[in-house]
Amino acid sequence: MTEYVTGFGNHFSTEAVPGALPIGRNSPQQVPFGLYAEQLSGTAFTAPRAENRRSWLYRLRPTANHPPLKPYDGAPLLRSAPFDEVPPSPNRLRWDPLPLPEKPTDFLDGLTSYGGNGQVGEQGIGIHLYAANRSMAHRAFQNADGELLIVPQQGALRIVTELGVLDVAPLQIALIPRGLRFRVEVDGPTRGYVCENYGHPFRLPDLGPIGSNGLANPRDFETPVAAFEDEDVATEIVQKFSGALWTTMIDHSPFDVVAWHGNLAPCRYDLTRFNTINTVSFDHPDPSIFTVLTSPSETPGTANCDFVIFPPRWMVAEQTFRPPWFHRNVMSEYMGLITGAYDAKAGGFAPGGASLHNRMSGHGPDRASYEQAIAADLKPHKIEDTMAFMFESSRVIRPTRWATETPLAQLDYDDCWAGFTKARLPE
Ligand SMILES: O=C(O)Cc1cc(O)ccc1O
Ligand SMILES: [Fe+2]
Repeated sequence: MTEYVTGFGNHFSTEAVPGALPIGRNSPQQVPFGLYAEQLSGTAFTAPRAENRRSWLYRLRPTANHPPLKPYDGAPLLRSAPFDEVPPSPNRLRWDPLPLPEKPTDFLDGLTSYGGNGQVGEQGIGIHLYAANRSMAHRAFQNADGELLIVPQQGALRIVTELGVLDVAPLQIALIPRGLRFRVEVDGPTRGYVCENYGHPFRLPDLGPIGSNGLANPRDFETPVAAFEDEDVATEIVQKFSGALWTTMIDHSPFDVVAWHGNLAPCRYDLTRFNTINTVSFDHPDPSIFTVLTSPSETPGTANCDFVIFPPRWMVAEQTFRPPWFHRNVMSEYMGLITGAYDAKAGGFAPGGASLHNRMSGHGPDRASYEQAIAADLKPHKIEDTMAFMFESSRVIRPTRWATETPLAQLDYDDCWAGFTKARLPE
C-alpha cells in the first residue's frame, strides 16, 4: 500500500531510508550514504516564490549517467503541437470510445493524440487518450514537453515515479510534473484521457467571492512518500523532447531516489471529493464554477487550460433552463466522459468517448435534452452516477489526422441539433 502526504504544492520532505535526507542544506559535500543530490526544477530558478516549483532528489546514481539518446519508433499515434497535419476544423466533432487494444500495448505505445494547440513545450496543450493492456516493464517515460494530467476512465493505474508510487483509479486523477520519470502498470484492459500541458503548471484556481474553502480543497491532493528500487537491471528510458520520442538504455532502475524534498512532486486527487458549488436560486452559472485545476496563460483570467468536471450534483434552479445553455465560446472545449451520462447530451456521448467544440462553434443541449428540459417539472433533482470533464483552452484545438479520419468520428454529430422548431412571435 502506498503512503501519501497531503496538500497541493506543499514543501514536502520524505525519506525511504532513515538518515538519507540531508538536513539544513541541499547539497552537502558528502550526501548521506554516498547518494547523489540532484535538483529537478519545474519553473525558472527566478520564478516568483509563489509560483516557484522545484525538488531535491537524493539517488543511487545521477540521472546524467546515460548513453546518447536515439530516435524511438513506438507510440505511432502520439502527436505534438503545432498539430498541422490537417487544417483546423470549425466543425463540431464527437468520437465513439477508443477501443481497447488487441495486441499487447503499454501506456506509452498506446497513446493516441486527438489534437492540441500552441507550441510544443512552451504553451498550449496536447490531448491524448491511452488504451493499454500491459504494464511498462523495465522502461520509463520522461516528458520534457509538459506536465501530464492523467484521467483514468477504465481500469486502475499504478504509476511508479522517481518520487514515489501513485495508485490512481477512475474518478481519480494524477498530475505528473514535466520531466519526472515514471512507468505505468495496469491490471488488464485500461483506458483514459491525458492532457499534456506545455504551459504553466496546473494550480488550484483562485476562489474569489467563494471564499477560502470549496471546489478542490488543497488537502485532498495526495503526494506519495519516497520509495525506490535498488535494481541493477537493463531499463529503457524513453524521452519526449520537442515533439519527438527518443530512447536510451541504462543498467539500473531510474526509480532509485531514496529521499527527496521540495514542492515539485506528482500527486493524485479524488474527483468525488470536489466540493461542487452551484446556484440555489436561478439560472445556469458558467462552468468555471467546476474548475478543478487551471494552467494560466499570460493573460489574467484566460486559461492556457482549465480542467473542469461535471460531478453528481443537485439541480434546484427555479424557473430556469437547467442543462448547459446554447452558446458560442471564445475558448475551445474538449470534453470526455468518465462514467454515466452528461446532462446536455441524451445520446451519443459515451464513457471513453470525446467531443470537441472549437472557438465560436455553436453548441449546447441536443434536441432531446432541450425538449426534456423545457418540459421538466422543476422540483429538486439530483444528477447522479456521472462524471464528465472538459479541457478548456484559450487556443483553438487542432485535431490530428487520426482524429479526423478515424471511423470513431461520428459523421452525423450535427444532426443532434437539427429540427428545432422555430420560435413563434405574436401575430
Ligand atoms: O458545452 C458544454 O457542454 C460544456 C459547458 C457546460 C456548461 O454547463 C456551460 C457551458 C459549457 O461550455
Ligand atoms: Fe460548451
